[in-house]
Amino acid sequence: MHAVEKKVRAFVRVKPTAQFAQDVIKFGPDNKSIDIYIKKDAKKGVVNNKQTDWSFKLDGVLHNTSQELMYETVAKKLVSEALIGYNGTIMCYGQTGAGKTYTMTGATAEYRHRGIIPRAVQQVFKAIARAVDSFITVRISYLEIYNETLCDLLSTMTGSGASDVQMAIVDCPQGVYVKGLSIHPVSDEEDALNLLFEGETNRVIAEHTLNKNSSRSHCIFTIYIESRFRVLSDVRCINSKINLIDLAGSERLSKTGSEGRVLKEAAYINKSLSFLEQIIIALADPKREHIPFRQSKLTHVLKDSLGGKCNTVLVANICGEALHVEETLSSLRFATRMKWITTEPVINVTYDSEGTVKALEKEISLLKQELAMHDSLVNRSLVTYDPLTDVQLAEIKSQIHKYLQGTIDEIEVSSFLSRKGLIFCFHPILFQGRNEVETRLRSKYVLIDKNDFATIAAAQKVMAVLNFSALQSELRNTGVMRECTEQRCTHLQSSIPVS
Ligand SMILES: Nc1ncnc2c1ncn2[C@@H]1O[C@H](COP(=O)(O)OP(=O)(O)OP(=O)(O)O)[C@@H](O)[C@H]1O
Repeated sequence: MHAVEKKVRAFVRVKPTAQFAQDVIKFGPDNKSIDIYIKKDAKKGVVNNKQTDWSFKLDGVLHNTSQELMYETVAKKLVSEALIGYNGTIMCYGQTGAGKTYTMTGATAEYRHRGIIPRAVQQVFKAIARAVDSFITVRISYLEIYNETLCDLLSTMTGSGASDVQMAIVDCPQGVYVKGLSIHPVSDEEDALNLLFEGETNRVIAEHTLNKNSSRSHCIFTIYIESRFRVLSDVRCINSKINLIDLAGSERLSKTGSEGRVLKEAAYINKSLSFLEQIIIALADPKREHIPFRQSKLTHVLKDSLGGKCNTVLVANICGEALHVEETLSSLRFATRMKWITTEPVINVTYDSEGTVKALEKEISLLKQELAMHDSLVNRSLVTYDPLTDVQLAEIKSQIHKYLQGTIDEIEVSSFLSRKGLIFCFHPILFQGRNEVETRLRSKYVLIDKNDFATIAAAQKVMAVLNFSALQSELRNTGVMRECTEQRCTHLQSSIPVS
């Protein structure tokens, strides 16, 4: 399928605050640009070359935006496209406490505060309820990358508890997948949300100065959609997945005051985010040939989403306070770089031959039942639509022989299958008869190929000579009509070809 290049779309979402730094952060009237202004630090001298102004252009700036409007702007189109076969990735990035989990999962206190994941699940199941010509199945997985270790947040749902399979990221022609990650079929929205809540309770969180419930890991909630359509006699199978990623927040250790386990986690988080940034820079550089996706678990898992055939959207979550302006600048730089990346989304379609056979068998059986009903309505109950038996074929052959011998005038055809059987048997019998006639003729006559002109001319010459001698003897024997016969002889003589 022909792919069209698409840019990654990047949005900025500002966490609401009473201390919004109006002098530092300015939004453009188009709701797509954001300017940052940092005053010169007088302590560092009047003359210093430090940059003070930055302008960033994005696909949208979400400021004081409800969860509903955020979803409409960021996710709705990507989810609709996933329903027709395009893979999609939405990723929340930003400093700790800036609102990534709020954007991705939402808050539980009020229904309207639900985030991208529950809304995407709802959109998918609403579309399934409306679908009339397809059979759609949905499955869910929830992966956590904690301290460079892959963890299955839904392993508790597999019955036997944690899976024994060693999880690993595997590259294959269809893309990247995580071997050993449990994937759960869900039949409705509630089923899917139960899995989300189960996964949420298994996530690693910790408290630090900037966030009471800080995520200490990167989490990927994946919705797998498989749609099967009947297209003429084929079963068209469309497989897509939506990766909804809540990245762990970047942390200034001086600000979070982390120590012990939380400090170690922060080191892993910052390292993996720094690898992610390197990948983004490399992808945005058209001269770069090798992109080191495998240098961390996060970048390896994101390989398809960043460099592949996928619709990708980034939400950079930022804080509005002047205190966090350095982190805000860093997140805006990251978002702008993401916008340089191009992907080539394609519909993931396959034709399922096993499914096709099954569907065709089902259809044939339905059609047979339908025909049997029609036949019984017109009193044709003897008609069968099963393949002809040997006995039926022998009966047809005997009828053909009788017809060719002239014993019967017509051959009875009671169904389409017996008509087919008739044609099937008639041809060999006809050819056999023709061969027999030819053999009989050859035993009596010399047959000349009608295109063999030299032999035909020679035969004509012999025939003419024979005719001439016959006439001469006629003349000799009868002596009557001599003149007329002589003329015929002269004419025949002149017509004999000279070899
Ligand atoms: N747009 C918003 N509107 C209202 N509350 C918000 C918004 N964004 C974030 N919050 C609140 O701010 C707090 C921190 O947000 P959240 O946990 O989502 O941050 P985070 O970026 O995921 O942090 P971390 O990286 O540490 O996990 C939460 O209590 C959350 O409810």
